[in-house]
Amino acid sequence: MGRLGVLLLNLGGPDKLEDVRPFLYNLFSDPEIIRLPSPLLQAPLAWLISTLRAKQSQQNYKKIGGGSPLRRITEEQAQALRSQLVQNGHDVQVYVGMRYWHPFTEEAIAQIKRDKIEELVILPLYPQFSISTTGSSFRLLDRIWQTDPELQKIKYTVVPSWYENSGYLQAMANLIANKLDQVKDPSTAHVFFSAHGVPVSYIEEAGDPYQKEIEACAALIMQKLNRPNPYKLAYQSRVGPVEWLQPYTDVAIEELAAEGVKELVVVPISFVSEHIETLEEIDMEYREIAEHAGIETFARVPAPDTDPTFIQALADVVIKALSDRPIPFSATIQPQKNTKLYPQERWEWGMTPSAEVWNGRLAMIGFLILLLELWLGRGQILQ
Ligand SMILES: C=CC1=C(C)c2cc3[nH]c(cc4nc(cc5[nH]c(cc1n2)c(C)c5CCC(=O)O)C(CCC(=O)O)=C4C)c(C)c3C=C
Ligand SMILES: [Fe+2]
Repeated sequence: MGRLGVLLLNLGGPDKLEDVRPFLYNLFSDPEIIRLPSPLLQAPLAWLISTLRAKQSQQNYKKIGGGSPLRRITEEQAQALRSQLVQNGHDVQVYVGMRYWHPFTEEAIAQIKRDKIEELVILPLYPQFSISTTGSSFRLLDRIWQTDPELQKIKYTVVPSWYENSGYLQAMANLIANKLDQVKDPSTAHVFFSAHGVPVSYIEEAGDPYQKEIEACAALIMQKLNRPNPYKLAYQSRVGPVEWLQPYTDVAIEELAAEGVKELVVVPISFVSEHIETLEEIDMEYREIAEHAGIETFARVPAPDTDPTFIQALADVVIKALSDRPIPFSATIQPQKNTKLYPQERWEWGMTPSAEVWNGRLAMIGFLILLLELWLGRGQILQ
């Protein structure tokens, strides 16, 4: 075996308040996050949304200490995974590549080249696959790979998703069991999974397997937990005016409260580290909604972070990937393109195809302005 590396992928988060706007700009510049009919509109719209959103987002980051803990925790996970793999007999370097903030994926790749890594396992820190997270990072890496002959010499494999891994399910079940044992009535408390949402169009039009994987993951965790508690799955963090996966977390909490549920044990399942959507959105915003609705216990299960059972699970995923047949970027799910190609032709007067194209473009600009107004007018959770 040649020099071995593991590349951990994550989303990244602003380290300090000044980073919030450029971080949001990077995020909204990604067509996997906002898909526009023309790539030319991507940068101006990203600039506009990041500028409009930055202030509210900064206030949220202020509430959790002035920045995202994601980099620190991901680097701790990388350290812990390296130690675990070394202990299991694998001499390995572990790298962190973030999609929208430091250390960027490109920085990790540069280090991998400097270290002359010959075999690489690419492991996203998202247990379930979504085109907006793992898919986006894979597409970026695919582009980098295609233009770099040096990288093409590396024998690599990707892990598209790993929510079925038994050690991961066990780590989640243990964390939930610990929390359940602390509430007033451990046998009746409701286990409430809160997954990150995505727009419905990702599932229905782009073929994202995310919803299926999330539903299967929640059911598997409950099987491992092996307790009689009822459970519910809902989706948080919706952004903008389009329809996202339902039920929405805030609505589901209110419905359970109206049904007389008094104790909720809330489990974040789309990510494996504490970040703004656990520390601010769940712990502050949803807690307030729950208490207001009459929920008496709102206990949040911690993200796995560097939990030893979880780190061993990650090590097992890496070891399995090394012995399985390599999976290239091209074998993972690509969003199905529903791009409309417009006819391009010389200028003519009248209702020609090109006049229709321009009418369409002007209507699109008007529509985008309307969307932005709607966006600004509606009190969305993340705004
Ligand atoms: C606009 C669309 C977004 C989609 C689709 C989306 C999917 C998605 N995101 C995560 C995990 C994380 N998201 C984080 C931050 C974040 N995400 C969006 C938007 C979308 N996410 C925004 C605007 C932000 C910034 C936060 C804010 O403005 O308040 C983070 C980083 C959090 C941190 O600590 O900084 C993570 C992690 C998943 C898993 C997912 C789809 C499955
Ligand atoms: Fe997100």
